[in-house]
Amino acid sequence: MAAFVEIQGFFQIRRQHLPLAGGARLRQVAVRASNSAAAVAPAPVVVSDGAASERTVVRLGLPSKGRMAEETLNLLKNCQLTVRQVNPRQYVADIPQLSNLEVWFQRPKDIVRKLHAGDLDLGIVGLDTFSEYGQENEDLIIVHNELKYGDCRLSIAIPMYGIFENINSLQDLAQMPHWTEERPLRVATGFTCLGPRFMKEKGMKHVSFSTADGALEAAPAMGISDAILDLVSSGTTLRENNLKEIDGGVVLESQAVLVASKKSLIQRSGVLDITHEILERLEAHLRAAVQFTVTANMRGSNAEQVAEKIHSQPSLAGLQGPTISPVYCKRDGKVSIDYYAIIICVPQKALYKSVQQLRSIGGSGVLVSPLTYIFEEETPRWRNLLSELGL
Ligand SMILES: Nc1ncnc2c1ncn2[C@@H]1O[C@H](COP(=O)(O)OP(=O)(O)OP(=O)(O)O)[C@@H](O)[C@H]1O
Ligand SMILES: O=P(O)(O)OC[C@H]1O[C@H](OP(=O)(O)OP(=O)(O)O)[C@H](O)[C@@H]1O
Ligand SMILES: [Mg+2]
Repeated sequence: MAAFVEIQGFFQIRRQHLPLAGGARLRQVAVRASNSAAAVAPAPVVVSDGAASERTVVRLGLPSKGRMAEETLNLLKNCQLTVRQVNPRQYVADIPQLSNLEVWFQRPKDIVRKLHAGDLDLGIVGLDTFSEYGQENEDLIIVHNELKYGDCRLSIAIPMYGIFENINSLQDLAQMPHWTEERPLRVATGFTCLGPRFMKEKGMKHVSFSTADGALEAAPAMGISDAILDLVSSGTTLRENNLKEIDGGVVLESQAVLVASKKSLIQRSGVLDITHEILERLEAHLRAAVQFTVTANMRGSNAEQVAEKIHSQPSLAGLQGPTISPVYCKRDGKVSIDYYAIIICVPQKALYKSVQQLRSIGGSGVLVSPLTYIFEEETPRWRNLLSELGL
């Protein structure tokens, strides 16, 4: 049991959300890089930490390592918010497009803790981490709930062999006669808040949790636990360790989310504006990333007639409707309009169906290009955020 710490009375587990709060601290803060060549490599200096409310710069926490680190930087880059990091071991960086913003690289769970402590204002983490370390926390708020990467699920898994061979659902597991008060079902997990809560909700009796960081899939084979509760994506790690998921055993579906401290949004100058800009850029990029722009030529006697043909096809409606422009052809020295160029946006998934529908109504010369951004008049998430903040 060397790597595991038994948690007593699991329904009483309460995580310390505030390991950093309070007390004067000394902290390393790097001087922010300016555009001048001399300042390219900021020298770390030690400064004393002032009270959180005195801070005027806005802070965004990003995963410092692991699965989400690279994709988070890629997402921001795709939103024209490239993070400028002087070297990979330096934990502070900036985004030249956003003045008055510091980026701090932290472990995902520490991002959530530091949001609560007021040391960060915004952060990007997996929903699993946010839920585990921040769910009971009324100050924390999800600003964007689907950043479309880091997809995984928090799921219960049991061995494929032995007494579990014919156990395929949470109900089967609960009904096994093996679990008693003296000998409960032992579950190894890093999610000691979500796990017990889930089991309680499902009415599972006689369960105990032990905690471990990483390589949890080894625990059943080592005899340390009967089951595990861990993140699953492709399922390869489970399979390679002779484990299986069970029906009804998914605790949470997760992906990357943008989160914030409500207190910061409301009280700290500049946080709301920066959040609005980041949110708008994220939404514009994520909306565009699943669409194509399609242009085609269509024969027709006037624009309205062409529009009607397009609207008759279910996959060609576009975002608001087609843009239709006359194509001026010169034939025998005379200019005439026999064709119209149409522009529509189509979901990437529906591209081929859309091309077929365009052809069926006389479309030709179909050109397809990627879309970079779609800015709507106002993002629904922004409106929701303001209303949740009571603004
Ligand atoms: N197999 C996976 N596929 C997709 N996303 C995953 C997978 N495993 C984890 N994630 C997502 O990536 C996040 C970070 O996971 P990662 O393993 O990099 O860090 P961690 O194990 O939480 O951190 P630490 O090692 O500091 O404890 C998770 O919170 C989850 O949202
Ligand atoms: O279903 P799969 O695609 O096989 O992914 C699942 C694995 O990914 C995560 O671990 P990770 O690789 O991040 O290592 P860690 O345990 O060190 O965090 C998770 O803890 C699983 O072990
Ligand atoms: Mg991991």
